[in-house]
Amino acid sequence: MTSKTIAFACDHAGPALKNVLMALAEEWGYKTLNLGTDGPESVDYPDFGVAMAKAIEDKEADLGVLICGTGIGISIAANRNPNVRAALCHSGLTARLTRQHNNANVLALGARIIGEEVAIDCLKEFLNTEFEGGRHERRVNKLS
Ligand SMILES: O=C(CO)[C@H](O)[C@H](O)COP(=O)(O)O
Repeated sequence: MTSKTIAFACDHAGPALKNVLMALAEEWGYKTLNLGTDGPESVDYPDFGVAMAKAIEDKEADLGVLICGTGIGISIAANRNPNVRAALCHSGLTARLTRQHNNANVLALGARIIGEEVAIDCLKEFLNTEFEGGRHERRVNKLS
């Protein structure tokens, strides 16, 4: 059992995938924080990227998952906050490497780009991988 809290946020392209990933995270023993959106009505992805950044900055969540159509806009929005390292991933390998090398604290996914199985693989790797530190710590420090 982990005591980590994972925040989830998406625009209107992401509720279905978000629900699948949130349910899995809960099944794996994580606490979850749902920052919306939860319906098909068109919304603006920056609002949800910023909500995620605030949750990370305020330490309401240890890690986050962002979803929009491509994963691009919502990760750009979140990454404007210096506390966020959001990584747009499209495979389990990229999700693992961004934890190991970049100490990414937010996983960004494109609901219209990748399928559910790939998204699940990304989440699994992202949550089960630790930052390696060492040479990567120096580089990550330079990001801030
Ligand atoms: O991927 C996104 C941003 O990067 C958005 O999900 C996308 O732009 C929304 O488009 P639409 O309003 O046509 O549903």
